[in-house]
Amino acid sequence: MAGDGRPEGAGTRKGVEYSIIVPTYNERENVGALLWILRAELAALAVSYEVVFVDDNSPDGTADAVRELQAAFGPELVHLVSRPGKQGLGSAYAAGLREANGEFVILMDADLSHHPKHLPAFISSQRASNADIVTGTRYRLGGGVAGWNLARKLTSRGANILASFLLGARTSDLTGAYRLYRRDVLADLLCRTRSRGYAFQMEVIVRAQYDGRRIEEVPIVFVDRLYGTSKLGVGEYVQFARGLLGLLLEL
Ligand SMILES: Nc1nc2c(ncn2[C@@H]2O[C@H](COP(=O)(O)OP(=O)(O)O[C@H]3O[C@H](CO)[C@@H](O)[C@H](O)[C@@H]3O)[C@@H](O)[C@H]2O)c(=O)[nH]1
Ligand SMILES: [Mg+2]
Repeated sequence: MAGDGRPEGAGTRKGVEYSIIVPTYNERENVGALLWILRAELAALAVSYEVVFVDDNSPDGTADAVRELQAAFGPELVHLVSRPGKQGLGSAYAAGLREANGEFVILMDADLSHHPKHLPAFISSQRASNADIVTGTRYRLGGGVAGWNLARKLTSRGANILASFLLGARTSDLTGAYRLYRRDVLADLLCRTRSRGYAFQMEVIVRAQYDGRRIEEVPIVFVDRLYGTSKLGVGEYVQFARGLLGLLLEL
């Protein structure tokens, strides 16, 4: 594997600034709307970009919906990485990175909880600061969460407070997944990250801080999905606890 996450000898498409990697599992109703809104938001910025969907053989036929988008908008804009079964978020990002051509990589959810309207802020923050990572935060002024019940709000806030305290993290939203990375920085972090599921977000940002990477934050409002259901299950809580313990012992 090359140092930037591409397989050795793989071709590159020159001139792509941003690869937007979107993991999908049962997101058939969401992928089309996401792509339309993304295109509208990015048109005004005049940046070059591509969208890489990483689908884990979703039973609802998400991959077919992405193929239709590919046929409509072209394979240079819409990429599909199709995996045989559900393998978790962390490895989905790694698979997306191998397909990505951009100098920067943006990770976002498919269900519009990560609204593309925030993308200009991510891009301008990176340009202004030359940051290695720009991470969306729900827990700074201007950020927030809409549509979650109290239990989910408390779990998310509690997990963040606990992990920040134990790990000495400076980032205000450790579990948020809406982020922009310099491509080689994400490739390097992915090589060393052990968590496969949702705990991935915390592990990556804490490792980046310990590496001395420059991290900026932009406030985002996370709006719960309209279509489909969250894939967050009990197993993810166990993995989060395991990931936290592993980092505590190691760092
Ligand atoms: N390919 C693939 N995609 C997956 C998998 N699990 C989830 N996804 C995709 O990952 C995205 C996030 O999944 P959701 O199920 O919508 O997550 P959530 O409960 O809304 O949680 C979000 O917020 C958390 C912070 O509170 C984040 O930690 C989490 O990563 C996510 O952004 C969606 O696009 C979903 O289809 C998987 O195993 N494989
Ligand atoms: Mg979601």
